[in-house]
Amino acid sequence: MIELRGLTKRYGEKLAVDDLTFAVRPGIITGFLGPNGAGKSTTMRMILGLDSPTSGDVHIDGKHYDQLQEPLHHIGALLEAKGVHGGRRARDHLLCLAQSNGIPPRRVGEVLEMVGLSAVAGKRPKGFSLGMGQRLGIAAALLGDPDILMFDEPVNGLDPEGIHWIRTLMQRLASEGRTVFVSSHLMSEMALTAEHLVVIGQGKLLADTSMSAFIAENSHTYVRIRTPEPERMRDVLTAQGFRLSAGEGGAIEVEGDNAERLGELAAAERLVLHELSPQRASLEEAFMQLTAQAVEYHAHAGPEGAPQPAQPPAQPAQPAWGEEWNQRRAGGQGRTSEED
Ligand SMILES: Nc1ncnc2c1ncn2[C@@H]1O[C@H](COP(=O)(O)OP(=O)(O)OP(=O)(O)O)[C@@H](O)[C@H]1O
Repeated sequence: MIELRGLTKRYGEKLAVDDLTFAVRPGIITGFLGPNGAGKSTTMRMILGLDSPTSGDVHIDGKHYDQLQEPLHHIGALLEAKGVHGGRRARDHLLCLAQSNGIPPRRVGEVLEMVGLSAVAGKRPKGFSLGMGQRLGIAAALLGDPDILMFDEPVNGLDPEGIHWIRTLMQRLASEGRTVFVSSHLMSEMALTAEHLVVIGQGKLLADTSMSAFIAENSHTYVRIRTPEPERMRDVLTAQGFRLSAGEGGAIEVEGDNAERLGELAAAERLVLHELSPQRASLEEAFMQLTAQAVEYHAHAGPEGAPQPAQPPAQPAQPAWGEEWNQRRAGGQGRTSEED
């Protein structure tokens, strides 16, 4: 188990990690999500004692990293795939790590086998592809047979076969009862992998929830209606108890997936329809909505096209999970240009 309490990191003026409190539990994959620059890597570095917190605390199995005897037996991490001595043969790199952590040399052969690098054990990693580098980094993380594994953006730059391999490996590790904590800036990747989600934006905790709760709250369905008589349509729907909001370009968005019933109602009222289309907001969209105000740099549609610093959130208070997104829907606000 990893436990963070009020973990904070400031680099000069920059508050990279802002008062994070959450726990990462064993037996499941926990996704650590946030846009670029949200503070994921900084948090992971503090968990491993590679950066010291400005304030707050982090415990691994109840201890600080530097209090762990033989830490590789407790926690293994993949931070940077290319953080390997490129000139040392893969096997020798792992042997060195094993030796300095009291791990028997035979374990090196086992982990090379587990990650599928036995055939290139005698080769130097400087000639490795990105995927092979990731595998070697994972072999190092697995050396001490730790109960906790932490992977920072492990699928970045990998081909579909590599992505599938890492996903399967993480699922196996979690099913063995280990704690698996994996960062990503892609909701779509996490949706396929993680059972629990921790979301941060600009260093702040935005959500700590199960994936099933996230899906239940954010897989939002609605029916979009366009009609030349929107006011009459709204009156008819409101009288029938439907929940409405205003969509783009004068469309009406009706909560739920009752397209057939809506079509019948329109016909009964002799209302002309130009559109009647069921919609489902994707998890990726929900994630983007949640983190929109916490993205460090937005692509800017201005004439310069240069990235602009994001505006501070209008309401600095931490939003409840999915609240902002639901409020926008309920309040009928369209997307702002800042989010685009
Ligand atoms: N050593 C440092 N000195 C100054 N600022 C830093 C340092 N390390 C990180 N930062 C800043 O802290 C913020 C968080 O960075 P971090 O790398 O932790 O984010 P991240 O969520 O891992 O992003 P990414 O998905 O792009 O890897 C960023 O604004 C970054 O520029």
